[in-house]
Amino acid sequence: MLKRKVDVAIIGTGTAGMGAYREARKHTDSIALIEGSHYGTTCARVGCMPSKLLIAAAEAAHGAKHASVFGLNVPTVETDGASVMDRVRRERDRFVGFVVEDVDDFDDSHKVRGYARFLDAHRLQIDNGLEITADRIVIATGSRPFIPEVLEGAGNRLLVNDDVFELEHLPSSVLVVGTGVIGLELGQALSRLNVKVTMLSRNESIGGIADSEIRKIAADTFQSEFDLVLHAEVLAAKETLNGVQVTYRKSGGIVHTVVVDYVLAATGRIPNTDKLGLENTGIALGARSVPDSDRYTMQTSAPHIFIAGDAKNELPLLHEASDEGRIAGSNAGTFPTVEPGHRRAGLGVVFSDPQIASVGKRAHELLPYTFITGKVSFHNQGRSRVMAKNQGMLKIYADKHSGILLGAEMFGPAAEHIGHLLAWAVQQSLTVNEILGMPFYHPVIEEGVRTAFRDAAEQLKTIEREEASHAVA
Ligand SMILES: Cc1cc2nc3c(=O)[nH]c(=O)nc-3n(C[C@H](O)[C@H](O)[C@H](O)COP(=O)(O)OP(=O)(O)OC[C@H]3O[C@@H](n4cnc5c(N)ncnc54)[C@H](O)[C@@H]3O)c2cc1C
Ligand SMILES: NC(=O)c1ccc[n+]([C@@H]2O[C@H](COP(=O)([O-])OP(=O)(O)OC[C@H]3O[C@@H](n4cnc5c(N)ncnc54)[C@H](O)[C@@H]3O)[C@@H](O)[C@H]2O)c1
Repeated sequence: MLKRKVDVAIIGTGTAGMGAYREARKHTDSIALIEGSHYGTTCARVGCMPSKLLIAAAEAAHGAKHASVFGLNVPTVETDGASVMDRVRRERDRFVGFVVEDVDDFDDSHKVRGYARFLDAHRLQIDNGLEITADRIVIATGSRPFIPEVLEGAGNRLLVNDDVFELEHLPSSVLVVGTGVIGLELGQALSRLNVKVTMLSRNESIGGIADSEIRKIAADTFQSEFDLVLHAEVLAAKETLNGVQVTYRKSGGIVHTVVVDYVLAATGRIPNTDKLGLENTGIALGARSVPDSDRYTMQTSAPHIFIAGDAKNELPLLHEASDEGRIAGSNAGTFPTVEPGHRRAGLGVVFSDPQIASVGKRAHELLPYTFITGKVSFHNQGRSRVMAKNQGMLKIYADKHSGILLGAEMFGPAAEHIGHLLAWAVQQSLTVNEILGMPFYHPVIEEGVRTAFRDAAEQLKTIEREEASHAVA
């Protein structure tokens, strides 16, 4: 058996692992960067980038089909599915190519190909026969799709996100199970590309929206565009000669059967920590076999083992994986000296149309009665109406006494951009009045944002007046 000793072993060469490698490399030349599957990262290969490419095609089709609102007559919009998918793959491969080039630039002697498993807290068994003993270890193994057992009967007709981007042609019909981020993004895009989409949610959740009023607006909006069924439970899925037959129960007990080309499982992701042999390390494990870890140092309960990215199962987003990877790699490099890393205000964007953004803390994460909510509907917002994008709502949450912006939730136009502005304001601890003191151009969607802040400012004034009158009394 081949054996090797290194200062730092990094398990996984995705976004978090690559960030960890670059940082650890600044402190030592004794590194093993381990990858069991393809180089190129989940984000570029089967995640962020191909999904946004598919969505871009869908938005172009939707814009053309709905040009009549501006008095433009686009007679027919034909979707050439093979060309759509060809562009998705060509552009995706370009992005993957850049990542692979980065990995090519890493020192060959550091790269190890194979799946790693812990033998104990310092030893890793690689499935190519190599045994690595590492002084410090970073777990950056990402996540994989979760598939409920009931969907397995769909056999070859069962898709996960990875498979969607490999389709040569667009299917005629798809049943999407799960209305989280992936289900919503891919399902709406397929629907706009002429695929008959039925989307099932087992409850009321839509794209992770926490606020019930905003969630209702989103549900109504999506239901007006495609077949979105809330409170639906899949009872059976069976592959047939030409497709898959799915039986599901709606609220009220009504049972439906549909026959579709494919079922897309968009039912969440599992962190890749369950097959790592973590039980051999003695580290404390939480739910789903994910090691407990410090949000600022990435340290697990074993001080020399760090964890970053989707494997950490905290904030499964690209920019978080990147930050966490760099912090973990830096601390693995300098261990036993370990520093807390820089964490940013929370920001999540769902690239549906309208988009969804969540920023900082949302209402359910705040203590009741400590904050006020400013809100705006985009229905009559000037710029949004000009562009026929006047749907949705924004709520901002500010501390009742200091007026500091704590968070926000939005379903509406340009949420990817508004979300950034609000996240920057949260990170800077700006107050409602400080934000209102900033420039607002005319006519822009940000004027809608100002309406929500003005609403909050009025409430803050009332609270101030009431507190002053109580003090006098
Ligand atoms: C469809 C989809 C769309 C998305 N869109 C967005 C988006 O728009 N914006 C956003 O911010 N985020 C998005 N995400 C999330 C984002 O892609 C992830 O948060 C990010 O890629 C996680 O990076 P990571 O390094 O933790 O994992 P990965 O990039 O998955 O890297 C983990 C690596 O570890 C390897 N590995 C696993 N186990 C072992 C082992 N035992 N031994 C050796 N190697 C191992 C894997 O092969 C893999 O290469 C999306 C995800 C999906 C699925
Ligand atoms: N735009 C983005 O930033 C983006 C895009 C895609 C994915 N992501 C990341 O990937 C993560 C995973 O996305 P996701 O959509 O897979 O997960 P998710 O947690 O967002 O949604 C999973 C959905 O599946 C449902 N579900 C779970 N088990 C089920 C079952 N047995 N039967 C029926 N429904 C079930 C849940 O109720 C939920 O609606 C996200 O949390 C996000 O961090 C981000």
